Amino acid sequence: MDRSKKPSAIGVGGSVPQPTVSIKDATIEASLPSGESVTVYLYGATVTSWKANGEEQLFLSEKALLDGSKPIRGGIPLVFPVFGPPPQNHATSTLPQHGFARNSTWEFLGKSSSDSGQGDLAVKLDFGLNHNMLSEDFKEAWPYEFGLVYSVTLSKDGLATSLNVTNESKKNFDFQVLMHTYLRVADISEIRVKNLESKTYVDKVRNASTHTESSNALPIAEEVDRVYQDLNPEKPIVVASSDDKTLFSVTREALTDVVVWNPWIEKAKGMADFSPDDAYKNMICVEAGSVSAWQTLEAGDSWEGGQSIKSRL
Ligand SMILES: O=P(O)(O)OC[C@H]1O[C@@H](O)[C@H](O)[C@@H](O)[C@@H]1O
Repeated sequence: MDRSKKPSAIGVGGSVPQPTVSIKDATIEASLPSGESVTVYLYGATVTSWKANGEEQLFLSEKALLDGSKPIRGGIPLVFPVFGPPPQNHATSTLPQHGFARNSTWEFLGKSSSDSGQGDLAVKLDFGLNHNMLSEDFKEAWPYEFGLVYSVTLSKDGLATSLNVTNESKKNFDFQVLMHTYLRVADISEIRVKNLESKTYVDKVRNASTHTESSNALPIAEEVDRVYQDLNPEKPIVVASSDDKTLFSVTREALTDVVVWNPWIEKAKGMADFSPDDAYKNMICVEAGSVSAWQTLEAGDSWEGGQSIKSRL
């Protein structure tokens, strides 16, 4: 791809305003005439910015490394094919934490726009990654032929991300996947996470012990790192203000787990790329995924899953 080319507009608009998409410095930016915008780095196909209602919706650390030397701290890093530290004696064992998708350089496959006819424009950006594009180390660590297509769709209504995984090798492979979304909040003490009540979760802060959620509106007042399982993807996970206004609503497709993560004071300080130290107050990760078991994909088969985020409903 010629990354030196000047930003270009898409769509044959006539007098009807169209989405614009520009490519600069290995980032793709799209915006809608109504003002919403999204920025995606080819490194990790990481969404680093989503603006809606005139405001940034995602948290990005001030010290996030954007030069491809480390996964980007903030936005929406994509976790594939393993969540967390890989287990021993598994096909993913020698991969880094959270796999290789967030630290590989993807290609931009193109853009398309749609209009519901009600003036609801949307623009979709597609990104691709396959075995041949991986570093030699990653190729060796996960020697399967695969194709990933990651689609980022911006509309006035929200942001949707979806991943299509194809097994292009002659043997089955297992994978986990997660959209590690850092939502921006004004004050962590003022938010609640809803629609988790009665769900089973693994508490990674407490020796991976298993619990049942008792709160119908979970406050975040300490380090939280929980994998909620077996959720109905259509029931939104809602981040609400303490006076119960919806700040974000996340629905999913084929992703039945949700990780809720906030590093809190000490862990935030311990991450070199997390800044400022007290920025843990301005983020909550609500991570839609399929991570509590493995998806087994047979040779030639495809799988697709995704999330749709709406803000300030
Ligand atoms: O520092 P990383 O590799 O980006 O991971 C951040 C966090 O990602 C979350 O998804 C995990 O549940 C946490 O355990 C982890 O600390």
